[in-house]
Amino acid sequence: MENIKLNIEKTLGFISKEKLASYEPKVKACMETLEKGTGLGNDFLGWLHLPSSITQEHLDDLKATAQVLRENCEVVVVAGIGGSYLGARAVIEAMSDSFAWLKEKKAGQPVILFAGHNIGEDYLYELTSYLQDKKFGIINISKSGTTTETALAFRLLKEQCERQRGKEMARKVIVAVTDAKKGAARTTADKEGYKSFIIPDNVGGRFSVLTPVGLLPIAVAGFDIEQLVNGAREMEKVCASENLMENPSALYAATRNELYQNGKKIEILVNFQPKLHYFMEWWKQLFGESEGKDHKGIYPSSVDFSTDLHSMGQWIQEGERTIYETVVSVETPNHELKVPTDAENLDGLNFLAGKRIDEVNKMAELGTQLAHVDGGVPNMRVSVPMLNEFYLGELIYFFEKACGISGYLLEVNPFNQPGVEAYKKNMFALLNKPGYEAESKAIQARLNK
Ligand SMILES: O=P(O)(O)OC[C@H]1O[C@H](O)[C@H](O)[C@@H](O)[C@@H]1O
Repeated sequence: MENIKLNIEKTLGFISKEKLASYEPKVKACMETLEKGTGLGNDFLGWLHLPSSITQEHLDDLKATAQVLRENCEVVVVAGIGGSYLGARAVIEAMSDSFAWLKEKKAGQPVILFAGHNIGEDYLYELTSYLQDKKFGIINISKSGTTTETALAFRLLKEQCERQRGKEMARKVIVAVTDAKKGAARTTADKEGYKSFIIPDNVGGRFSVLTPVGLLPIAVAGFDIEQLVNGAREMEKVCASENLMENPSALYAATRNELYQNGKKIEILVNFQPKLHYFMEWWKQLFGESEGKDHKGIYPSSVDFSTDLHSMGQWIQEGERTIYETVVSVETPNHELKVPTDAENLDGLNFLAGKRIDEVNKMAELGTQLAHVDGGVPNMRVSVPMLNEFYLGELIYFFEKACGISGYLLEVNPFNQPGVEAYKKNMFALLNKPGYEAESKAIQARLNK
């Protein structure tokens, strides 16, 4: 089976191949630091060999739990935010029929909804209203067990689930994925007797999609977590190579860092497959939260093409030349649809008649690549043979390994996120949270100056 492939040819007009080759010893050192656990953030390296360490027993436990939810729920709400949400949604959206949610509900195939990823009163009102006549379950996901957004949503949903389905059934269809020992989610799970899964201490949120954080919701959605893990295992092997040109993660990490050193401060991750939108969102957290430190780091952004060529295309073609693009390209669609002939041909498209729609998409991709490179935008391309669980697993590990190497090349700690605490402290102070009396007084004085 072929693997995903990285092509950096369209960056070599902007950076030199020799300079890139000179990264090899540095990248090798970064990989050794990861392997030996001697670098910054070395408490959070559990993701590095997670794929190869996942046991069949663990997968069977996840699938059995998923089956309980599938058999007893019309809807399963996944409560989580950041790393406790994005990986599951990325894979589920990539694998789902774009209109599944409109199609006839099938027994044993619950609708998957998300909550706890915002503080939207209307969102939560509309969700709880929708659930009023539904047999629903909850997967409550939080590594810390204390994240406000998730806890707020879970407080609403737990009460509604117990009220609508009774305590006993609620106990059966609420599953917690959280810390082994600490946090409110763990306390509640143990007190209520929920089935629970542990998020390993040494796996940070944005690297946790291959723990039960992602695997349980993906299994409940009906997708093949064994194949997802197999893809990640394959890429774990491929990305162990010390040969820069044979290790796609290392080459991607080196190329993006050399581009950054040459003034390309913003990476735009691009898809031409709309199902990958949330995969882009997962990638943004992975790299943004890992590298945006010490006033350094490539800013991760994303676009859905060709859609956003009609909104962001102008900026990318002619704006400030501080950007580069990384295109994730799915080689073959899962379905076939051809352009029909039209007798009147008023739209002038009969020249496309009989061609696959994806042939048009691929020419849009190639035309865009040529135009943007001509316009001064370096371009990398990650080709994915097809959209399935195996290749999504490869993509996940490819980017995770690259992120670890890239963060060390940038000389930051890729595995902490101290910056996310500032807004929380202010929010708690403004809400007069108990224990924040001094902060509340100070922030009010500041606001009333
Ligand atoms: O899983 P949790 O502890 O609820 O954290 C959820 C998210 O919120 C935190 O503030 C961090 O930004 C993320 O790295 C994390 O994934």
